[in-house]
Amino acid sequence: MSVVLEIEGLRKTYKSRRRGVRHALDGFDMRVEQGQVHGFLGPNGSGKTTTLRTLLGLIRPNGGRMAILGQEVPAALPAVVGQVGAIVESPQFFPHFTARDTLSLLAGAGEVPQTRVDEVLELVGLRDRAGERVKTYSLGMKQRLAVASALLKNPKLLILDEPANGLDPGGIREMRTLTRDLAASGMTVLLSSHILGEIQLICDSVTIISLGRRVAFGPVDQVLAEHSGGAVRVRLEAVTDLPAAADALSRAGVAVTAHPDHLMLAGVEKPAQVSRILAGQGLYVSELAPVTVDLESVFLELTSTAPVPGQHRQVDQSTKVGDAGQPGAVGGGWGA
Ligand SMILES: Nc1ncnc2c1ncn2[C@@H]1O[C@H](COP(=O)(O)OP(=O)(O)OP(=O)(O)O)[C@@H](O)[C@H]1O
Repeated sequence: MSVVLEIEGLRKTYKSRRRGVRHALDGFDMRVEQGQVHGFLGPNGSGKTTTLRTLLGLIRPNGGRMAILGQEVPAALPAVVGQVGAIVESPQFFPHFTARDTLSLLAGAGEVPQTRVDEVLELVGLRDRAGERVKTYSLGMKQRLAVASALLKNPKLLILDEPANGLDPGGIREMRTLTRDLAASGMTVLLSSHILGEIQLICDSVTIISLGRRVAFGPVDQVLAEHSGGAVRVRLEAVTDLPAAADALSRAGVAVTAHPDHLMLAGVEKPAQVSRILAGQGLYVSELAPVTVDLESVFLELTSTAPVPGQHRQVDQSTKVGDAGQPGAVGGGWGA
């Protein structure tokens, strides 16, 4: 499978007199393969927008390398930009224009044949409303128009920053179907979103960024499996045998948490070993199930952004350097 996007050791530092030095990207890596829907996840202030803007040549990095479709950027950006469609910040459209006029204008400016306008309207499901003014559109319709504008060039790589922002569940589902259809047609989609359930449903692979560094990457199933911690749920034929089972497993070095009708084990590499230990004590297992984690728990664990009762987490405290007041602060976060 060919690599469409490659980022290695990317660094970006912002300096300001008031806020000091801020390492927005601190040796960030990313790799996206062709035809994949790749999720780009990170808490507020972790460096997602900086990465995307740097990739598109809107910001100059301080170090590292990037390649799109095998060509080094920003040097080769003029050569590859025609193959990249991106919605990085909510695009503004003329409210009095219709969707068709809007796309026609953009097609003209981008030297795209006008026949492509109806093709993209069809693709994003706006064909029947294309003659209406944009100011009468719902948020979901405006998002579709934004995607349509990014599709005009028939890009090989489509970058969507928070495409589901503000959409209702129906709109989110439609955006999901559209994204999957585009990937099925061979397009590679890089998708940043805070809706983790959505990313888990839609993406083949993910990169998780925290404090300007990659903290996890790979196929979604693999990332989930790697962070499940070998958790296993065990039920026995007789509930009354649970204390004896907990005892036997603890003696064998397994971490056990007892529940009224089952045991939870952690760090189990080979579940078959559990049944062997128990059978050796005359205890018979009725269920031995690996427990899968979801992307949200993996994200919260890796980015240290799980809410802590009684604490208001501040955004990206630890990305500041040279701030004597907060030398060891950790974690990006949710607070303002
Ligand atoms: N122009 C700028 N000047 C100074 N600091 C900046 C600038 N742009 C971004 N930053 C800082 O760089 C860090 C990364 O910001 P960035 O916008 O890339 O994060 P993000 O992951 O996109 O966040 P969000 O999910 O909230 O959009 C933050 O600490 C932010 O305050």
